[in-house]
Amino acid sequence: MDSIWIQGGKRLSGDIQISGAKNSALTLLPCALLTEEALTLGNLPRLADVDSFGHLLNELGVTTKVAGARRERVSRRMTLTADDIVSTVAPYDMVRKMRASILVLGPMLARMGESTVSLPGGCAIGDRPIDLHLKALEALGADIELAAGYVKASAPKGRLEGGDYSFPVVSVGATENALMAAVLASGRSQLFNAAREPEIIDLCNLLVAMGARIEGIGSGHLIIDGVEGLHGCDYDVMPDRIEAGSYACAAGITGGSLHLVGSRPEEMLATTNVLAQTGLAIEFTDKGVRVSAHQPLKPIAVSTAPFPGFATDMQAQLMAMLCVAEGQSFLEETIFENRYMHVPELRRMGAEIDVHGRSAIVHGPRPLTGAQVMATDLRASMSLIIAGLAAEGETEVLRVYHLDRGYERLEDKLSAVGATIERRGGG
Ligand SMILES: CC(=O)N[C@H]1[C@@H](OP(=O)(O)OP(=O)(O)OC[C@H]2O[C@@H](n3ccc(=O)[nH]c3=O)[C@H](O)[C@@H]2O)O[C@H](CO)[C@@H](O)[C@@H]1O
Ligand SMILES: C=C(OP(=O)(O)O)C(=O)O
Repeated sequence: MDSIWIQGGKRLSGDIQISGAKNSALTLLPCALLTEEALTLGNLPRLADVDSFGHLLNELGVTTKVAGARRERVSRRMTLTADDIVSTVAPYDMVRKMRASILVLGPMLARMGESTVSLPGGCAIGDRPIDLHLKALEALGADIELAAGYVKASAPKGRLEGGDYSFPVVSVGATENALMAAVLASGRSQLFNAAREPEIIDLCNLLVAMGARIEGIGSGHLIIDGVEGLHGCDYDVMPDRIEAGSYACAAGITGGSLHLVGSRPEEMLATTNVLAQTGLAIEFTDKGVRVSAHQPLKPIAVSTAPFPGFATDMQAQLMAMLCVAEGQSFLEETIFENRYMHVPELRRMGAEIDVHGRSAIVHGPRPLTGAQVMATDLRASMSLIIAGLAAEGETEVLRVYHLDRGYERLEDKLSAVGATIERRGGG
């Protein structure tokens, strides 16, 4: 298994091209199920999760054609055609590898009148139930049965009717499933307390481009008037605000300056506002966002929250950066119950961090030293990369497959801005 090796202590400087967003790609891909016509998605990041989603869709009968050489590890265009859906079952073997597989449930139910998807189960960062996905689909008229580890959803008259649902807590995935189901229902649906993440806006924009009728885009109240059918289109995945935020933390911890080319300032505000409080200089340019460290970092207090709050997907990377800030920082994780898996590994690199339930105190500044480390999830792994970039000596991050789920060409991008980093086989 590969590992990532870093010789720390290099100041990062230069441009980093931000890739298409993983979390957007994973909800745009299942939209192919909503139409017989071809859907072409551009700026798709070259990531393990995108490949896995493609394989899942292939299993259901969707053909996928990738433009350009398959070997190239860069963003690509994929044309997906679901003119002959051969199966409505997403098997356990695929769903367990990638939780986002649950996002085929809504669109397949809407198009085919039935859909059977393995229950995803928990994962490293928490229980992650799907009860809200199911309740929202029931509100649109679906019958739901749970048996043998699978959820079987069906539309009694072959087509969903539409309906209203108010989410008791904000859920990105449940909002996405409900949206993709409601667009083909026979009537009007309203979603209250819907997620407002930029990835939801990206999904709405694609659905509208396919012929859907959605009002309230960007708000927590979405009104969807179902249509008879959707058509294909050509659409580009939005830039990855979490990838951009992760590299911003890499600039901060190394005292460097990075221009995050292609990132969109308006989607980055939750992150850039927090980074500005640490003393980082933030500049919105015509190409993206430039983040520069001109002074020692200041400690801060931050809670994660649904958009427009500070994203849980940025918490681990921010924590790594705060290990070198001049004083005590306070973090609170409000979204997932077990999202501090990076803490024991950061401690092994010299960090001093106390965790009390959902709160963490980061005692800075502490000199970080290189070590062999591993993490059990994507963002935890990235926090170790960020710590390794500032640590004295060598860091080896094991279980690189977590990083490959969410960071396209990580080592190429970081070495191009001055890091000494490489991927090694057999780690
Ligand atoms: C592929 C993708 O886009 N993943 C993102 C998505 O995950 P995901 O869509 O799984 O996360 P949710 O927004 O649904 O989860 C938010 C909270 O709601 C809870 N919940 C969710 C659904 C449900 O049916 N019942 C329930 O209780 C979850 O356990 C969690 O505590 O949003 C998360 C929160 O921004 C991000 O960390 C993930 O990177
Ligand atoms: C938790 C994440 O992703 P997923 O929902 O795909 O596990 C993430 O991107 O940080």
